Amino acid sequence: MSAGAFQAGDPPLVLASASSARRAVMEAAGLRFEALAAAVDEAAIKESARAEGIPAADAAMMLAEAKARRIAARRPEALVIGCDQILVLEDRWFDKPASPAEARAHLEALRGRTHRLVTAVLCWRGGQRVWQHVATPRLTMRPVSDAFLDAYLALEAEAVTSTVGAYRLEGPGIHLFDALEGEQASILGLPLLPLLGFLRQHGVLLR
Ligand SMILES: Nc1nc2c(ncn2[C@H]2C[C@H](O)[C@@H](COP(=O)(O)OP(=O)(O)OP(=O)(O)O)O2)c(=O)[nH]1
Repeated sequence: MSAGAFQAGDPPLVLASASSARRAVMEAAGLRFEALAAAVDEAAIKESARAEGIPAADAAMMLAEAKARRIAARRPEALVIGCDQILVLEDRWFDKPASPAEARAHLEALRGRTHRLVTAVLCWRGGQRVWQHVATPRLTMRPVSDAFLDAYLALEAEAVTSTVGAYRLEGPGIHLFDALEGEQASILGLPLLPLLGFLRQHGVLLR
């Protein structure tokens, strides 16, 4: 299927993200779009949100909007999609691990427990937010053994630093889990079904 088979020509779609997972979700759905990374200081925004006691869903939406606005300034004619995902385990927020060692620490904290992937997506057009949605998939990780973690981290190597949970569900990460609740695309960082519903309602996609 050529990209854009269901799309009206206007407005152009821009995904304000550097995430290969988000790009892959949009490409697999056959959407025609451009992906542009937004240079936003996510750590600073997250830190101040935490300090002010802002809930993870609101913090993720703030980050998604910051990315979308940054890109919209460069592409004012486009409908810009911004996203952000925060992994929450009880009251801890996890970022993408900076190294395989940090990934191991994350997985040791997550194993045997259920965590949430608080995933915000919004659309920005004509200088304003025109739609938003938060999906919160829940993932129950097996109490994996140390030997399993050794094998998993050896297999995944640096890939574990590219995702918020140190796993790629669509890859070997599936072996980590006992149960999943929620849309797979949301787990990969982009709540696709709600987004497609909005794009149809907004006249971007054929109904
Ligand atoms: N391939 C894959 N990626 C995942 C999975 N779960 C979460 N992720 C990715 C999606 C996002 O790229 C990343 C969440 O971190 P962020 O929301 O900060 O996005 P990221 O910094 O990657 O890109 P962006 O801020 O949108 O430019 O984790 C998964 O199961 N598989």
